[in-house]
Amino acid sequence: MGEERENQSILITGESGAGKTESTKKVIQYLAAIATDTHAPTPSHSHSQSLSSSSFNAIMPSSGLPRSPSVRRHKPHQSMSVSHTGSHMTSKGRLGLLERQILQANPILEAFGNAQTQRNNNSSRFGKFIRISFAPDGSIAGANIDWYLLEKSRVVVRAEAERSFHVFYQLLEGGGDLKDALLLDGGVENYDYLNKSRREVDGINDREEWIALQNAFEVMGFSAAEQLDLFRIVAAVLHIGNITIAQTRGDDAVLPDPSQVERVCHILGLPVAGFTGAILRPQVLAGREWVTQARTRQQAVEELGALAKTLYEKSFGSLVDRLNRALDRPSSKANFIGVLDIAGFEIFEVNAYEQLLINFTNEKLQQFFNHHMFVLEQEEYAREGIEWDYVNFGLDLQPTIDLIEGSGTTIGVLSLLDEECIMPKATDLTFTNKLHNMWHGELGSGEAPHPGRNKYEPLRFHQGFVVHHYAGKVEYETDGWLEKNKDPLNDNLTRVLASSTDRYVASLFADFIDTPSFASASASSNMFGKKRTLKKGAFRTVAQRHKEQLTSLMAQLYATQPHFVRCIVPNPNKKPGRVDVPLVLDQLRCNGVLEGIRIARLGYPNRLPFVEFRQRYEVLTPGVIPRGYMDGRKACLRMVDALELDKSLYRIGTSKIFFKAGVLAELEERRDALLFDIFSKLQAVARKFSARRHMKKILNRAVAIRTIQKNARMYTELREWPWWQLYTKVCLPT
Ligand SMILES: Nc1ncnc2c1ncn2[C@@H]1O[C@H](COP(=O)(O)OP(=O)(O)OP(=O)(O)O)[C@@H](O)[C@H]1O
Repeated sequence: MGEERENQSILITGESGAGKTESTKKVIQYLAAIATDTHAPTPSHSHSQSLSSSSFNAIMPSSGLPRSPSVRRHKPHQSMSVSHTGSHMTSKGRLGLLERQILQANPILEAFGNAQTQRNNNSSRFGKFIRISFAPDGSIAGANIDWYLLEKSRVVVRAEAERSFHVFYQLLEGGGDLKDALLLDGGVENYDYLNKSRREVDGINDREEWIALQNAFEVMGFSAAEQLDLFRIVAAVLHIGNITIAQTRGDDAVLPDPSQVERVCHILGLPVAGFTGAILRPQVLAGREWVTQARTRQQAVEELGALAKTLYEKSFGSLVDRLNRALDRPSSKANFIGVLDIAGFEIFEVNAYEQLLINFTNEKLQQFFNHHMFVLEQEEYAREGIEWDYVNFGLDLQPTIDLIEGSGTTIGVLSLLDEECIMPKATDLTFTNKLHNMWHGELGSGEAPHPGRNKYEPLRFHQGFVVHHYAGKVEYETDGWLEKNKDPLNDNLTRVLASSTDRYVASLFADFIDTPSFASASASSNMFGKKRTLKKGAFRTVAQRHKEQLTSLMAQLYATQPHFVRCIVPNPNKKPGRVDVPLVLDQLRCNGVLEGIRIARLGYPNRLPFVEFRQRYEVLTPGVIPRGYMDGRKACLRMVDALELDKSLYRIGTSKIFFKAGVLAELEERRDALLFDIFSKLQAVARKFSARRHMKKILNRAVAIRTIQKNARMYTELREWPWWQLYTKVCLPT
């Protein structure tokens, strides 16, 4: 970026637990450490280097992204130092405030967005794209975080061996007086949303994590009131989980313990009657009449679950907005480096709507990868004037993307789902059948088949369909898709929340404030009944929101110079030093690396600018290039002739020389062998020299010893000679 003044992106993908988040942290830590800091007043920073290639080589940062101390203690490979005030040291000294804030945004994001799962004790349950902007002088000029697909359902349920988001446990362990203010009593065991699954994780100390979180808030400049707002939502979610709902004989939901609801209302600033009414007896529109509809126990429980999830997600969104405000600086921004940490391809036994969205995202990212690796690659051949027949590698993923997203007149899975969400009486089954008809049914006469049809199959024994993704066939079961896509919250409830006396809670639901006083007749259409009268942005489906976010992400990525990091999980047991070969191979196949290698072998994957080629390999062709100036291309031609390389193994462009896979490796080996030879000769001469010197020393010593011995002998003989004795007595001083 420093050299070419071009925005860069680093796409880090891989399965859960493969190391994406750790790699992201290393990247950010590195950038924070090497960037020139113009913000910090400390003198050590005035000597920091600017972002140039030399500085990349010159500095190895010794600081690390903050992770909670408890986790850190178990990870000797992390070499960071964090003081209790949250400051960070690099090899150059103290980091500037902005750099520290960029690093400290992480523990906050991890507390609210990470959780322990079976595959990873600190699994990110959301995707993120972190952009770090740089000023023209190479200093960090700000940062921004975009987030994707928070797994909010985890707040309510999860697998028995997993935990909810870390912050719940941290608050209950370390909250102290704050817990009293939030009416929290006791520990994890007292809260229904937490006590049905795992409570503790080896190697994670929630109390220490809480302290790290507090430090991070301090560095980020969160006021006590802002922190209270965030924890209020966390506590409210726990209280919502504890609301008991019973049912009358007539199947109507009732609240046997009003104090539970009062607690929630107190914390969220809501009127108890309004809240209770919205949960138990919301007003719905039946024809033209507004009627009060009693809810069953099950419906009320689901409503509370939906409320907890929405509250948490909205609060997470507002937290990221707040972090972004802290990381934004009005300084001039020249370029950015973006780091994308997003869940990789998922193929489970039962794949649901969430998997479709994740896999769709990955399909798009893979398309981007293919475009970069194969399309742009061939364009470079053309630019360099290399003879090359353009090959269509058959890696166009557009048909699958169209199948899922839809394009132009094509209706994809997601667009059909959106349509079904506004259809009265639509169900998951009607949606699935329409999908089968559209992508697997008979074609009209003269209708050209969409290439995406080859990527689609109905599911045989369940309600669902199969998509042939680039990484493999995935079976999706469509149960509950309509509800998941609508992500509904009854508008009686949203109105109550939007008019909360608490400013923070009201702001989270501000989009709903204009909602007119209506509710639709059925739960399934309650969001769409009067769509036009609603404020924009309030009622977009999950698919719409995700598509918009993804489009914006892809636009940003296409405008950057991308770099790909593929993280591979070595074994499924979180054990060090073990490699499960089939598992690794499977991942390499899924992420397109194997295909990439196959294709790279067909083309000319290695290239070097003429100057570099000459500099590195001239040693193999001594005397071939005459002294003085010679055109780079000509010099390369002479060198490859002298190296006796087969013509099919290389191509010479206008500024670079291209090689088939393996050729450069062989040249490198030849160079190594030659250098080995040269160096062993050099070593031999050096050894001969030092051995001779050593020998000479030994010989000299032998001569010296003999001389000493001779003198000693002479002395002992002389000592007894009377004339000598007389001489010493007369001539030597006493
Ligand atoms: N380079 C590494 N060397 C050793 N261990 C690592 C490395 N990278 C990650 N790990 C270990 O793997 C764990 C999981 O890593 P990480 O959280 O980065 O995975 P992830 O791919 O982001 O997973 P998820 O998608 O679940 O968030 C880490 O907590 C750490 O213990």
